[in-house]
Amino acid sequence: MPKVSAYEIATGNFNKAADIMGLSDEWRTLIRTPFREMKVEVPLHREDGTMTVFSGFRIQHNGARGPFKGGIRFSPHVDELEVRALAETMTYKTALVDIPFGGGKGGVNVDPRTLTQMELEHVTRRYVSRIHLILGPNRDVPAPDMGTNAQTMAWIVDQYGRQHGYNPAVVTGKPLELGGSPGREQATGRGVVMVGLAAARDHLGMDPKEIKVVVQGFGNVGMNAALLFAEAGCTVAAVSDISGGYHNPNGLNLEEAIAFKNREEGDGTLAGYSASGVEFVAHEDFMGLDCDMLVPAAMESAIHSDNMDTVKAKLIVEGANLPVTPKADEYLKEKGVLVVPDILANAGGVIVSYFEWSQNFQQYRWSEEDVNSRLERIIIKAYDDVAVQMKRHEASMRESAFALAIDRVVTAEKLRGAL
Ligand SMILES: NC(=O)C1=CN([C@@H]2O[C@H](COP(=O)(O)OP(=O)(O)OC[C@H]3O[C@@H](n4cnc5c(N)ncnc54)[C@H](O)[C@@H]3O)[C@@H](O)[C@H]2O)C=CC1
Ligand SMILES: O=C(O)CCC(=O)C(=O)O
Repeated sequence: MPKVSAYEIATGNFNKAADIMGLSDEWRTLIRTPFREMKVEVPLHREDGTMTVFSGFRIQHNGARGPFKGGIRFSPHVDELEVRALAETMTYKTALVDIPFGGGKGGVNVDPRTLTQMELEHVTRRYVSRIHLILGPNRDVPAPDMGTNAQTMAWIVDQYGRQHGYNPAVVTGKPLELGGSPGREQATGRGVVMVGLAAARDHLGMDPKEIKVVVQGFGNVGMNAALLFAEAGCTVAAVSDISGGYHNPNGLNLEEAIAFKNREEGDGTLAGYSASGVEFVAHEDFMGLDCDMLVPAAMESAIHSDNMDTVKAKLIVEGANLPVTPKADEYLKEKGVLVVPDILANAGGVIVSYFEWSQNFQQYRWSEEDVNSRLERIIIKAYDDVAVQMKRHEASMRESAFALAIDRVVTAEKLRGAL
Protein backbone atom coordinates (compact mmCIF):
# COMPACT_ATOMS: atom_id res chain seq x y z
CA MET A 1 0.00 0.00 0.00
CA PRO A 2 1.47 3.43 -0.89
CA LYS A 3 2.06 5.22 2.38
CA VAL A 4 0.01 8.38 2.53
CA SER A 5 0.04 9.47 6.14
CA ALA A 6 -3.03 10.37 8.17
CA TYR A 7 -1.61 13.87 8.45
CA GLU A 8 -1.34 14.27 4.68
CA ILE A 9 -4.97 13.17 4.35
CA ALA A 10 -6.09 15.62 7.07
CA THR A 11 -4.14 18.39 5.31
CA GLY A 12 -5.81 17.59 1.99
CA ASN A 13 -9.27 17.59 3.60
CA PHE A 14 -8.64 20.96 5.26
CA ASN A 15 -7.04 22.71 2.28
CA LYS A 16 -9.78 21.83 -0.19
CA ALA A 17 -12.46 23.23 2.10
CA ALA A 18 -10.38 26.28 3.06
CA ASP A 19 -9.93 27.08 -0.63
CA ILE A 20 -13.67 26.96 -1.23
CA MET A 21 -14.23 29.22 1.78
CA GLY A 22 -11.50 31.65 0.73
CA LEU A 23 -9.99 31.32 4.23
CA SER A 24 -6.99 33.59 4.85
CA ASP A 25 -3.53 32.21 5.60
CA GLU A 26 -3.67 33.60 9.16
CA TRP A 27 -6.90 31.75 9.89
CA ARG A 28 -5.61 28.59 8.25
CA THR A 29 -2.60 28.65 10.58
CA LEU A 30 -4.65 29.44 13.66
CA ILE A 31 -7.22 26.72 13.04
CA ARG A 32 -4.73 24.01 12.09
CA THR A 33 -2.25 24.59 14.91
CA PRO A 34 -2.99 22.29 17.87
CA PHE A 35 -3.75 23.97 21.19
CA ARG A 36 -1.61 21.52 23.19
CA GLU A 37 0.37 18.34 22.50
CA MET A 38 1.57 16.00 25.20
CA LYS A 39 3.97 13.10 24.66
CA VAL A 40 4.70 10.73 27.54
CA GLU A 41 6.66 7.57 28.22
CA VAL A 42 4.56 4.53 29.11
CA PRO A 43 6.81 1.86 30.66
CA LEU A 44 5.55 -1.68 31.13
CA HIS A 45 7.07 -4.48 33.20
CA ARG A 46 5.88 -7.52 31.30
CA GLU A 47 4.76 -10.69 32.98
CA ASP A 48 7.73 -12.53 31.46
CA GLY A 49 10.12 -10.22 33.35
CA THR A 50 11.12 -7.99 30.41
CA MET A 51 10.43 -4.28 30.16
CA THR A 52 9.08 -2.25 27.23
CA VAL A 53 8.67 1.51 26.99
CA PHE A 54 5.85 2.72 24.78
CA SER A 55 5.12 6.30 23.70
CA GLY A 56 1.78 7.85 24.62
CA PHE A 57 0.18 10.98 23.23
CA ARG A 58 -2.76 13.22 24.01
CA ILE A 59 -3.27 16.02 21.55
CA GLN A 60 -5.82 18.77 22.14
CA HIS A 61 -6.43 20.30 18.76
CA ASN A 62 -9.08 22.97 19.27
CA GLY A 63 -11.30 23.82 22.23
CA ALA A 64 -13.08 26.93 20.96
CA ARG A 65 -16.48 25.20 20.98
CA GLY A 66 -16.11 23.23 24.22
CA PRO A 67 -13.98 20.64 26.04
CA PHE A 68 -11.59 18.62 23.87
CA LYS A 69 -13.25 15.35 22.84
CA GLY A 70 -11.93 12.28 21.09
CA GLY A 71 -10.90 8.69 21.46
CA ILE A 72 -7.77 6.91 22.62
CA ARG A 73 -6.14 4.50 20.18
CA PHE A 74 -3.89 1.57 21.04
CA SER A 75 -2.07 0.54 17.87
CA PRO A 76 1.57 -0.11 16.96
CA HIS A 77 1.31 2.55 14.21
CA VAL A 78 0.43 5.41 16.57
CA ASP A 79 2.76 8.39 16.33
CA GLU A 80 2.53 12.11 16.95
CA LEU A 81 1.45 13.06 13.43
CA GLU A 82 -1.23 10.39 13.29
CA VAL A 83 -2.72 11.51 16.61
CA ARG A 84 -2.53 15.16 15.50
CA ALA A 85 -4.43 14.35 12.31
CA LEU A 86 -7.08 12.42 14.23
CA ALA A 87 -7.42 15.19 16.85
CA GLU A 88 -7.98 17.77 14.11
CA THR A 89 -10.57 15.51 12.48
CA MET A 90 -12.45 15.48 15.81
CA THR A 91 -12.56 19.29 15.87
CA TYR A 92 -14.46 19.35 12.59
CA LYS A 93 -16.61 16.32 13.48
CA THR A 94 -17.98 17.87 16.70
CA ALA A 95 -18.48 21.19 14.87
CA LEU A 96 -20.30 19.58 11.95
CA VAL A 97 -22.81 17.75 14.14
CA ASP A 98 -22.96 20.84 16.35
CA ILE A 99 -22.30 19.32 19.76
CA PRO A 100 -20.58 21.43 22.45
CA PHE A 101 -17.07 20.00 22.16
CA GLY A 102 -13.74 20.71 20.54
CA GLY A 103 -11.42 18.04 19.18
CA GLY A 104 -8.69 15.91 20.70
CA LYS A 105 -7.24 12.43 20.38
CA GLY A 106 -4.87 10.17 22.25
CA GLY A 107 -2.90 7.07 21.58
CA VAL A 108 -0.23 4.64 22.69
CA ASN A 109 2.00 2.84 20.18
CA VAL A 110 1.17 -0.57 21.61
CA ASP A 111 -0.38 -3.59 19.90
CA PRO A 112 -3.06 -4.65 22.42
CA ARG A 113 -3.22 -8.13 20.89
CA THR A 114 0.31 -8.85 22.14
CA LEU A 115 -0.43 -8.01 25.82
CA THR A 116 -2.19 -9.93 28.55
CA GLN A 117 -5.25 -8.33 30.16
CA MET A 118 -3.18 -7.40 33.20
CA GLU A 119 -0.49 -5.81 31.03
CA LEU A 120 -3.14 -3.84 29.14
CA GLU A 121 -4.49 -2.53 32.42
CA HIS A 122 -0.97 -1.45 33.49
CA VAL A 123 -0.35 0.34 30.19
CA THR A 124 -3.69 2.16 30.46
CA ARG A 125 -3.08 3.23 34.06
CA ARG A 126 0.50 4.36 33.36
CA TYR A 127 -0.67 6.39 30.38
CA VAL A 128 -3.47 8.05 32.38
CA SER A 129 -1.19 8.75 35.35
CA ARG A 130 0.99 10.78 32.97
CA ILE A 131 -1.73 12.73 31.14
CA HIS A 132 -4.34 13.13 33.92
CA LEU A 133 -3.52 16.79 34.54
CA ILE A 134 -4.85 17.82 31.14
CA LEU A 135 -8.01 15.66 31.34
CA GLY A 136 -11.28 16.51 33.09
CA PRO A 137 -15.06 16.57 32.49
CA ASN A 138 -14.89 20.23 31.41
CA ARG A 139 -11.39 20.06 29.97
CA ASP A 140 -10.74 16.95 27.87
CA VAL A 141 -12.98 13.86 27.70
CA PRO A 142 -11.53 10.71 26.04
CA ALA A 143 -13.47 7.75 24.61
CA PRO A 144 -12.71 4.44 22.83
CA ASP A 145 -11.06 4.24 19.43
CA MET A 146 -9.18 1.50 17.60
CA GLY A 147 -7.75 -1.09 20.01
CA THR A 148 -9.58 0.25 23.10
CA ASN A 149 -13.05 -0.49 24.46
CA ALA A 150 -15.40 -0.07 27.43
CA GLN A 151 -13.00 -1.97 29.73
CA THR A 152 -10.19 0.46 28.86
CA MET A 153 -12.53 3.35 29.69
CA ALA A 154 -13.36 1.71 33.05
CA TRP A 155 -9.64 1.67 33.97
CA ILE A 156 -9.34 5.29 32.88
CA VAL A 157 -12.25 6.45 35.05
CA ASP A 158 -10.76 4.57 38.00
CA GLN A 159 -7.21 5.88 37.51
CA TYR A 160 -8.37 9.46 36.97
CA GLY A 161 -10.59 9.13 40.08
CA ARG A 162 -7.61 8.10 42.25
CA GLN A 163 -6.01 11.47 41.54
CA HIS A 164 -9.03 13.78 41.22
CA GLY A 165 -11.97 12.02 42.89
CA TYR A 166 -14.47 9.83 41.07
CA ASN A 167 -16.25 11.54 38.19
CA PRO A 168 -17.74 9.36 35.44
CA ALA A 169 -18.01 12.35 33.04
CA VAL A 170 -14.22 12.34 32.54
CA VAL A 171 -14.52 9.65 29.88
CA THR A 172 -17.27 8.21 27.65
CA GLY A 173 -17.80 4.78 26.17
CA LYS A 174 -17.77 3.30 29.70
CA PRO A 175 -19.50 0.07 30.67
CA LEU A 176 -23.18 0.63 31.53
CA GLU A 177 -22.47 -0.34 35.15
CA LEU A 178 -20.10 2.64 35.50
CA GLY A 179 -22.33 5.27 33.91
CA GLY A 180 -22.00 4.33 30.24
CA SER A 181 -24.86 5.16 27.92
CA PRO A 182 -27.20 2.62 26.39
CA GLY A 183 -26.44 2.56 22.67
CA ARG A 184 -22.85 3.95 22.81
CA GLU A 185 -21.24 0.67 21.77
CA GLN A 186 -23.32 0.44 18.58
CA ALA A 187 -23.53 4.21 18.02
CA THR A 188 -20.76 4.71 15.46
CA GLY A 189 -21.98 1.80 13.33
CA ARG A 190 -25.59 2.97 13.75
CA GLY A 191 -24.67 6.45 12.52
CA VAL A 192 -22.84 4.94 9.53
CA VAL A 193 -26.02 3.05 8.62
CA MET A 194 -28.29 6.09 9.12
CA VAL A 195 -26.30 8.36 6.80
CA GLY A 196 -25.36 5.52 4.43
CA LEU A 197 -29.01 4.63 3.81
CA ALA A 198 -29.98 8.32 3.49
CA ALA A 199 -27.24 8.85 0.89
CA ALA A 200 -28.21 5.68 -1.02
CA ARG A 201 -31.84 6.86 -1.12
CA ASP A 202 -31.07 10.46 -2.14
CA HIS A 203 -28.15 9.93 -4.52
CA LEU A 204 -28.67 6.43 -5.93
CA GLY A 205 -32.46 6.14 -5.52
CA MET A 206 -31.97 2.79 -3.77
CA ASP A 207 -34.01 1.10 -1.03
CA PRO A 208 -32.13 -0.89 1.63
CA LYS A 209 -33.27 -4.22 0.16
CA GLU A 210 -31.59 -3.40 -3.16
CA ILE A 211 -28.24 -2.42 -1.65
CA LYS A 212 -25.20 -4.70 -1.61
CA VAL A 213 -22.69 -3.60 1.04
CA VAL A 214 -19.03 -4.47 1.59
CA VAL A 215 -17.45 -3.56 4.95
CA GLN A 216 -13.71 -3.35 5.68
CA GLY A 217 -12.99 -3.82 9.41
CA PHE A 218 -14.92 -6.09 11.77
CA GLY A 219 -14.37 -4.31 15.09
CA ASN A 220 -16.59 -1.88 16.92
CA VAL A 221 -17.53 0.21 13.88
CA GLY A 222 -17.45 -2.35 11.07
CA MET A 223 -19.18 -5.19 12.90
CA ASN A 224 -22.01 -3.03 14.24
CA ALA A 225 -22.47 -1.31 10.89
CA ALA A 226 -22.60 -4.68 9.10
CA LEU A 227 -25.18 -6.03 11.56
CA LEU A 228 -27.38 -2.94 11.29
CA PHE A 229 -27.15 -2.84 7.47
CA ALA A 230 -28.30 -6.46 7.45
CA GLU A 231 -31.08 -5.65 9.93
CA ALA A 232 -32.25 -2.86 7.57
CA GLY A 233 -32.54 -5.42 4.75
CA CYS A 234 -29.27 -4.82 2.86
CA THR A 235 -27.14 -7.69 1.59
CA VAL A 236 -23.80 -7.63 3.40
CA ALA A 237 -21.68 -9.42 0.81
CA ALA A 238 -18.26 -9.16 2.44
CA VAL A 239 -16.46 -8.16 5.61
CA SER A 240 -12.77 -8.13 6.40
CA ASP A 241 -10.46 -7.78 9.36
CA ILE A 242 -6.72 -7.94 9.89
CA SER A 243 -6.78 -11.60 8.76
CA GLY A 244 -8.27 -10.85 5.30
CA GLY A 245 -11.68 -10.68 3.61
CA TYR A 246 -14.66 -13.08 3.58
CA HIS A 247 -17.06 -12.83 0.64
CA ASN A 248 -20.41 -14.34 -0.24
CA PRO A 249 -22.16 -12.42 -3.05
CA ASN A 250 -25.51 -13.69 -1.76
CA GLY A 251 -24.93 -12.34 1.73
CA LEU A 252 -22.88 -13.49 4.73
CA ASN A 253 -24.32 -15.11 7.82
CA LEU A 254 -23.04 -12.42 10.21
CA GLU A 255 -24.14 -14.11 13.43
CA GLU A 256 -22.12 -17.16 12.43
CA ALA A 257 -19.07 -15.03 11.55
CA ILE A 258 -19.30 -13.17 14.88
CA ALA A 259 -19.60 -16.43 16.81
CA PHE A 260 -16.49 -17.69 14.99
CA LYS A 261 -14.54 -14.51 15.75
CA ASN A 262 -15.54 -14.67 19.45
CA ARG A 263 -14.92 -18.40 19.93
CA GLU A 264 -12.93 -19.27 23.04
CA GLU A 265 -10.03 -20.96 21.24
CA GLY A 266 -9.74 -18.21 18.56
CA ASP A 267 -7.55 -15.11 18.45
CA GLY A 268 -10.42 -12.62 18.22
CA THR A 269 -10.22 -12.37 14.42
CA LEU A 270 -11.92 -14.11 11.50
CA ALA A 271 -8.71 -16.01 10.60
CA GLY A 272 -9.71 -19.45 9.31
CA TYR A 273 -13.41 -18.62 8.90
CA SER A 274 -15.10 -20.70 6.21
CA ALA A 275 -18.70 -21.53 5.39
CA SER A 276 -20.72 -22.65 2.41
CA GLY A 277 -20.59 -19.98 -0.34
CA VAL A 278 -17.87 -17.97 1.42
CA GLU A 279 -14.60 -17.28 -0.39
CA PHE A 280 -11.45 -15.78 1.14
CA VAL A 281 -10.34 -12.46 -0.39
CA ALA A 282 -6.85 -10.99 0.02
CA HIS A 283 -6.58 -7.43 1.38
CA GLU A 284 -5.35 -6.06 -1.94
CA ASP A 285 -8.47 -7.33 -3.76
CA PHE A 286 -11.04 -6.34 -1.15
CA MET A 287 -11.86 -2.78 -2.27
CA GLY A 288 -12.59 -4.07 -5.79
CA LEU A 289 -15.39 -6.43 -4.72
CA ASP A 290 -18.70 -5.96 -6.50
CA CYS A 291 -21.11 -3.84 -4.39
CA ASP A 292 -23.21 -0.67 -4.31
CA MET A 293 -21.84 0.66 -1.04
CA LEU A 294 -18.32 0.31 0.29
CA VAL A 295 -17.68 1.02 3.98
CA PRO A 296 -14.01 1.33 4.94
CA ALA A 297 -14.25 0.92 8.73
CA ALA A 298 -10.74 -0.17 9.73
CA MET A 299 -7.97 2.38 9.38
CA GLU A 300 -6.70 5.39 7.44
CA SER A 301 -5.39 5.37 3.86
CA ALA A 302 -7.41 2.29 2.89
CA ILE A 303 -8.42 3.60 -0.54
CA HIS A 304 -5.39 4.99 -2.32
CA SER A 305 -3.78 5.45 -5.71
CA ASP A 306 -3.01 1.74 -6.18
CA ASN A 307 -6.55 0.44 -5.58
CA MET A 308 -8.82 3.43 -6.38
CA ASP A 309 -9.49 2.28 -9.94
CA THR A 310 -10.67 -1.14 -8.74
CA VAL A 311 -13.57 0.37 -6.73
CA LYS A 312 -16.94 -0.70 -8.16
CA ALA A 313 -19.15 0.89 -5.52
CA LYS A 314 -21.15 4.00 -6.37
CA LEU A 315 -21.18 5.11 -2.76
CA ILE A 316 -18.42 5.08 -0.13
CA VAL A 317 -19.32 5.68 3.51
CA GLU A 318 -16.29 6.43 5.69
CA GLY A 319 -16.74 4.43 8.89
CA ALA A 320 -13.03 4.84 9.66
CA ASN A 321 -11.26 8.16 10.09
CA LEU A 322 -9.28 9.36 7.06
CA PRO A 323 -9.67 6.17 4.96
CA VAL A 324 -9.44 7.83 1.53
CA THR A 325 -6.27 9.61 0.36
CA PRO A 326 -6.61 13.02 -1.35
CA LYS A 327 -5.55 11.59 -4.72
CA ALA A 328 -8.11 8.78 -4.51
CA ASP A 329 -10.75 11.27 -3.35
CA GLU A 330 -10.15 13.42 -6.44
CA TYR A 331 -10.27 10.36 -8.69
CA LEU A 332 -13.52 9.10 -7.15
CA LYS A 333 -15.11 12.53 -7.43
CA GLU A 334 -14.31 12.66 -11.16
CA LYS A 335 -15.67 9.13 -11.57
CA GLY A 336 -18.96 10.21 -9.94
CA VAL A 337 -18.60 8.08 -6.80
CA LEU A 338 -20.24 9.77 -3.82
CA VAL A 339 -18.07 9.73 -0.68
CA VAL A 340 -19.77 10.41 2.67
CA PRO A 341 -16.88 11.86 4.71
CA ASP A 342 -15.73 10.54 8.07
CA ILE A 343 -16.71 13.68 10.01
CA LEU A 344 -20.32 12.97 9.07
CA ALA A 345 -20.43 9.21 8.52
CA ASN A 346 -18.78 8.10 11.77
CA ALA A 347 -20.03 10.93 14.02
CA GLY A 348 -22.59 8.66 15.71
CA GLY A 349 -20.03 7.61 18.31
CA VAL A 350 -19.18 11.08 19.51
CA ILE A 351 -22.84 12.12 19.39
CA VAL A 352 -23.77 9.35 21.81
CA SER A 353 -20.63 10.16 23.84
CA TYR A 354 -22.16 13.63 24.21
CA PHE A 355 -25.37 11.99 25.48
CA GLU A 356 -23.33 9.87 27.92
CA TRP A 357 -21.47 12.93 29.22
CA SER A 358 -24.81 14.78 29.63
CA GLN A 359 -26.39 11.82 31.45
CA ASN A 360 -23.39 11.68 33.82
CA PHE A 361 -23.85 15.36 34.73
CA GLN A 362 -27.59 14.77 35.25
CA GLN A 363 -26.97 11.51 37.15
CA TYR A 364 -29.79 10.11 35.06
CA ARG A 365 -30.07 7.34 32.46
CA TRP A 366 -31.94 7.67 29.18
CA SER A 367 -33.50 4.66 27.43
CA GLU A 368 -31.77 3.14 24.40
CA GLU A 369 -34.76 4.11 22.20
CA ASP A 370 -34.40 7.70 23.36
CA VAL A 371 -30.64 7.66 22.66
CA ASN A 372 -31.11 6.17 19.18
CA SER A 373 -33.84 8.58 18.15
CA ARG A 374 -31.87 11.61 19.40
CA LEU A 375 -28.83 10.27 17.53
CA GLU A 376 -30.86 10.04 14.34
CA ARG A 377 -32.17 13.58 14.73
CA ILE A 378 -28.69 15.05 15.17
CA ILE A 379 -26.87 13.07 12.48
CA ILE A 380 -29.61 13.52 9.87
CA LYS A 381 -29.77 17.25 10.64
CA ALA A 382 -26.01 17.40 9.91
CA TYR A 383 -26.54 15.37 6.71
CA ASP A 384 -29.26 17.85 5.62
CA ASP A 385 -27.05 20.84 6.51
CA VAL A 386 -24.29 19.39 4.33
CA ALA A 387 -26.74 18.90 1.44
CA VAL A 388 -27.52 22.64 1.57
CA GLN A 389 -23.80 23.46 1.48
CA MET A 390 -23.25 21.10 -1.48
CA LYS A 391 -25.71 23.16 -3.51
CA ARG A 392 -24.31 26.46 -2.24
CA HIS A 393 -20.68 25.67 -3.04
CA GLU A 394 -21.34 23.24 -5.93
CA ALA A 395 -18.82 21.09 -4.11
CA SER A 396 -18.38 17.49 -3.00
CA MET A 397 -19.93 16.21 0.19
CA ARG A 398 -16.50 16.19 1.85
CA GLU A 399 -15.63 19.75 0.82
CA SER A 400 -19.06 20.99 1.90
CA ALA A 401 -18.99 19.21 5.27
CA PHE A 402 -15.51 20.51 6.08
CA ALA A 403 -16.36 24.05 4.94
CA LEU A 404 -19.39 24.12 7.25
CA ALA A 405 -17.43 22.68 10.18
CA ILE A 406 -14.41 24.97 9.74
CA ASP A 407 -16.71 27.99 9.51
CA ARG A 408 -18.28 27.07 12.87
CA VAL A 409 -14.84 26.76 14.49
CA VAL A 410 -13.72 30.10 13.02
CA THR A 411 -16.92 31.76 14.29
CA ALA A 412 -16.36 30.38 17.81
CA GLU A 413 -12.73 31.55 17.77
CA LYS A 414 -13.80 35.05 16.66
CA LEU A 415 -16.49 35.27 19.33
CA ARG A 416 -13.95 34.28 21.98
CA GLY A 417 -11.54 36.91 20.68
CA ALA A 418 -8.87 34.65 19.29
CA LEU A 419 -7.23 37.27 17.08
N1 LIG B 1 -14.90 3.17 18.07
C1 LIG B 1 -15.52 4.30 17.74
O1 LIG B 1 -16.51 4.70 18.37
C2 LIG B 1 -15.07 5.10 16.56
C3 LIG B 1 -14.08 4.65 15.69
N2 LIG B 1 -13.80 5.36 14.56
C4 LIG B 1 -12.78 4.91 13.61
O2 LIG B 1 -13.21 3.67 13.03
C5 LIG B 1 -12.06 2.88 12.68
C6 LIG B 1 -12.17 1.52 13.35
O3 LIG B 1 -12.26 1.73 14.75
P1 LIG B 1 -12.85 0.61 15.72
O4 LIG B 1 -13.89 -0.18 15.03
O5 LIG B 1 -13.18 1.30 16.99
O6 LIG B 1 -11.57 -0.27 15.97
P2 LIG B 1 -11.49 -1.81 16.46
O7 LIG B 1 -10.15 -1.94 17.04
O8 LIG B 1 -12.67 -2.16 17.26
O9 LIG B 1 -11.59 -2.60 15.08
C7 LIG B 1 -10.69 -2.43 14.03
C8 LIG B 1 -10.95 -3.52 13.01
O10 LIG B 1 -10.17 -3.26 11.84
C9 LIG B 1 -9.51 -4.48 11.49
N3 LIG B 1 -8.31 -4.18 10.70
C10 LIG B 1 -7.13 -3.70 11.13
N4 LIG B 1 -6.28 -3.60 10.09
C11 LIG B 1 -6.97 -4.02 9.00
C12 LIG B 1 -6.64 -4.16 7.63
N5 LIG B 1 -5.43 -3.86 7.17
N6 LIG B 1 -7.61 -4.60 6.77
C13 LIG B 1 -8.83 -4.92 7.23
N7 LIG B 1 -9.19 -4.81 8.53
C14 LIG B 1 -8.26 -4.38 9.38
C15 LIG B 1 -9.24 -5.16 12.79
O11 LIG B 1 -8.95 -6.54 12.63
C16 LIG B 1 -10.58 -4.91 13.50
O12 LIG B 1 -11.54 -5.82 13.04
C17 LIG B 1 -10.84 3.72 13.10
O13 LIG B 1 -10.47 4.53 12.00
C18 LIG B 1 -11.42 4.63 14.19
O14 LIG B 1 -10.67 5.82 14.36
C19 LIG B 1 -14.47 6.51 14.25
C20 LIG B 1 -15.44 6.99 15.07
C21 LIG B 1 -15.74 6.38 16.34
O1 LIG C 1 -16.80 9.26 21.28
C1 LIG C 1 -15.89 10.07 21.25
O2 LIG C 1 -15.72 10.93 22.07
C2 LIG C 1 -14.88 10.09 20.12
C3 LIG C 1 -14.93 8.95 19.16
C4 LIG C 1 -13.78 9.09 18.22
O3 LIG C 1 -12.65 8.98 18.61
C5 LIG C 1 -14.03 9.42 16.82
O4 LIG C 1 -15.14 9.82 16.48
O5 LIG C 1 -13.09 9.30 16.02
